[in-house]
Amino acid sequence: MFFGYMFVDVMSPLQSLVNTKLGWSPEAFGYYAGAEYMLNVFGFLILAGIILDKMGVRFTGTLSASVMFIGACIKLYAISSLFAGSAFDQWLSSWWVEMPGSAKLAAFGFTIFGCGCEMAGITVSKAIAKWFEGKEMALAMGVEMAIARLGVFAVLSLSPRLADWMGKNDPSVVPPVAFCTVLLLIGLICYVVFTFMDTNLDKQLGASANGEGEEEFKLSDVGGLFKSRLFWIIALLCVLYYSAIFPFQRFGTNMLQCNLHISETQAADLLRWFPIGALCLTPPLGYFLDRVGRGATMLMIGSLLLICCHLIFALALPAFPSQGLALATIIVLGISFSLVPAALWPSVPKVMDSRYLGSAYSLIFWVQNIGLFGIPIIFGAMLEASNQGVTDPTQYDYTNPMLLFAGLGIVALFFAIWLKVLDTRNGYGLDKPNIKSDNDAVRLDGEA
Ligand SMILES: NCCCC[C@H](NC(=O)[C@@H](N)CCCCN)C(=O)O
Repeated sequence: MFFGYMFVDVMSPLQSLVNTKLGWSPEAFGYYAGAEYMLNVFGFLILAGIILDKMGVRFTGTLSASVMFIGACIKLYAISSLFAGSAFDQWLSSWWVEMPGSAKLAAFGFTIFGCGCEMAGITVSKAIAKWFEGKEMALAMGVEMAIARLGVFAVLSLSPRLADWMGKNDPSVVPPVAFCTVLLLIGLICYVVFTFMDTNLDKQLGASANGEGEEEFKLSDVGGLFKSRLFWIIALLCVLYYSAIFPFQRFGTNMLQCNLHISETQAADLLRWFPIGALCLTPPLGYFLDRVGRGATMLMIGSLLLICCHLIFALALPAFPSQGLALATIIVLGISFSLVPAALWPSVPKVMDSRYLGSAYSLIFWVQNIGLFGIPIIFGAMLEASNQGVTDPTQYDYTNPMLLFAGLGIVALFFAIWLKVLDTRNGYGLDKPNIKSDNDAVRLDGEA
C-alpha cells in the first residue's frame, strides 16, 4: 500500500510540468486524475469483493498487485518518448482533441491501476482481519494506513526531485513514474512472499489448503449486505466522511493560498501537516482502540471535528486570514483524519462475518468511490459558480464549496450517532476493545 499510494500521487506535484512537456491542459489533468475511480465506480469493486471472498487473500492480493503493475506500465509507456509521435499516439490524439493521446492512454493505465489499488486495499484489510482477529487488529490497520500516508508524503517530496534527475534544465515526468513503477514490482514480489507466510498460517490454524474460512461464501451474501441497515450506515458514514477529506487534500492548497494570500509552496507546506498528523496519530489510536475500545465514540468525535474544521475554513479563515489559525485547523483535521479511519476499518470485521468480509469491504469502498469520483466535480462546479468572472486563480472565494464539505460532515455525524445508538442497543461491540478472550460481539448474522 506504501508503493500504491506513492503511485497514486506521483504526478500530483508535477501538474505544470505535465502541462509544458506533454501538453495536458488543467482539464485534461482533471480527467486523468478522476480516471483512477472510473471502473471501480462502474462495478469493478463489487466483482473484486466476490473474487476476494471466493479465491482468498493470497490469490486476490497477487492479482491486484499484478493489475497495479500492469496499469502503471501502461501509464509509463503513455508518457514516454516511445509512445510520443507513434501511429497509436496520432490516432488517439485525432479524436476528443482537448485530451492528448498521452493523457488518454495514461488515464486508461490509471484506471487499470485504480482497479488493482482498490482491490489491494480490500484484500489487505481482509488479510489484516484474518491475521489479527481478537488481537491488535486496529493497531495493525493503523500502521498500514500510516505507511500509506507516509507514501503520499514521500512521493510529494521525491517526485519533483526525481523529475530533475537529468538536470534542472531538462526536467521530465518519466523518472518519477518509472521509479514508482519499479516500486510496484517490488511490492508485487513482497506480496508473493506474504502468500507463503499466509499458507504457513493456515497450516498452523489447521485451515483448508486453499480456503481462509470454514464457511463457503455465497453470492446471496452480497444481496444480504445490500439489505442490511448496518451496512448502509457504515457505508454512508464512510462515503460522506472521506468525500470531505480526500477532495479537500486536492483543493486545500489553493484554498489556503486564496484565503491567506500566500504562495503555492507556502500553502502546500501548511497543508503537509494534514497527512503528517494522521500518519503520527493513527497507530496510537489503533493501539488505544485495541485495548480500551470506544470505536463508535471515536467516529462521532472525528466527524464533529471535521465539521468544525471545514466551518473554520469556510467562514472564519476568510474573515481572519491567519496562518496560525490555518495551521491549528489543519492539525485538528489531521486528528479527525486519524480518529475516523482508525475506528472505521477495524469496526467492519466486528459486525460482518469473515466469509463475506471481502464483499463488505468492497461494497463500502464502492460506495466511497462514487463519492470520491463525484464530489470533486460538484465542488469544482460550485467553485466556478461562486467565482463568476474571477480570472486570477489565487483570488477564488472558497466559502460555498467549503460549506459543502461541512455539510457532508454534518450528515456523517448523523450516521455516526445512529451507529452509536444501534451499538448501545444491540451490543455490536464497536465501543469494546478488540483484544478479548471470548468473541462475544454480535455480527451482521445476528442483526434484527
Ligand atoms: N486497508 C485499507 C483501509 C482503507 C484506508 C483508506 N483508503 C480508502 O478508503 C481507499 N478506498 C481510497 C483511497 C483513495 C486514495 N486516492 C484510507 O484511509 O486511506
